[in-house]
Amino acid sequence: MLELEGLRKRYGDRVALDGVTFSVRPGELYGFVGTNGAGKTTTMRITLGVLEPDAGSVRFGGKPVDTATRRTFGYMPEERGLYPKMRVGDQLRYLAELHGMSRRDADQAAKYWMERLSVAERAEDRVEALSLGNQQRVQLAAALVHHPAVLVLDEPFSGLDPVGVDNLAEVLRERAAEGVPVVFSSHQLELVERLCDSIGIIYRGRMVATGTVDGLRASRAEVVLRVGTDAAPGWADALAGVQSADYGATTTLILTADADDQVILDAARALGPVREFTPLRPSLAELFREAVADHNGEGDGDGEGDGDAAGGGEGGGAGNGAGGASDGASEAPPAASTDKEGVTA
Ligand SMILES: Nc1ncnc2c1ncn2[C@@H]1O[C@H](COP(=O)(O)OP(=O)(O)OP(=O)(O)O)[C@@H](O)[C@H]1O
Repeated sequence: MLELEGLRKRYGDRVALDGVTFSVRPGELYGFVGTNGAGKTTTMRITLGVLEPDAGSVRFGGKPVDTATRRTFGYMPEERGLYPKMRVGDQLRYLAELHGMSRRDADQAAKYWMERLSVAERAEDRVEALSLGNQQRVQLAAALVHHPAVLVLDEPFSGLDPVGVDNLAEVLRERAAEGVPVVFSSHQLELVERLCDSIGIIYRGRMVATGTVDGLRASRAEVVLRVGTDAAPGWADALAGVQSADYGATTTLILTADADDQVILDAARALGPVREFTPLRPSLAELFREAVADHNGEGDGDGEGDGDAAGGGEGGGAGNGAGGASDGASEAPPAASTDKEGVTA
């Protein structure tokens, strides 16, 4: 398990992290979302030891993370750190060797990941000659090539075409199915909702929600219900648990979380046929907006990063909830050898 506890970080006067705590279990795909400037990159840099926290700790397997442990992590930094003049294949082999793999294993792993991420035909090209999307694929290969025990990816999906997005989603599911804790940041909330087992929402350096999407839905103070009935407007006004009602072509009811929807169904049926009776499940985008709105005005108010979170995802309707582990059909990548001393990257 990867555990982040009480992380605090200031840049001068600016509080970037104000007690960030969350954990990612083995095999869990954790989506880390937040407004611009909320603290995602800072959190990830601290996790990888690129940045020192002012307070708090990062543990893996119950122990504080040290340099040797971090060498087993796979990290895709936001600033993308490839050598532009180096050829793709050489670069991946080199990075794998830096992480302690033998030359043979490094070569095998580089080939495997170039194939998997569809850049094999660019193996002999210099990184700078690749399109941005293909550079991104190479950067992902670089994070994956040493068979990491933990994956921390800063916006890994940004800049990928839809095929690349599907490809990467499958890879992340596979890594998680192998027992790797995977955490990635993204502004693509529909994708996060589809892919992730758990989600953390950060706002102004604080975690404002964390859990499964269904858990976040269940913790809401209200439930929205759509009822298709020809009953006269006002039919639901006096029912227990109805906070408000909108009588259009169908009736939309806002209920308290503890309202008994069967009582409402009985009341509607007593007035005539019920064509539709649908609890509306808020999308992650809606949950996100609510969580941020609930905490707006808190914190030190540095004025950055309000309300510009990801778009995407219309609410209502049937969300498909958290994704599960993949069926993991593809063959496993080569593992890092443990018999060779490596050099810290
Ligand atoms: N090197 C730095 N010096 C000063 N302030 C910084 C530095 N890096 C980050 N910050 C500030 O810290 C806060 C958190 O930034 P961070 O990059 O972690 O956010 P983020 O959630 O990754 O944002 P985005 O979604 O825009 O990438 C912001 O207010 C940012 O301006």
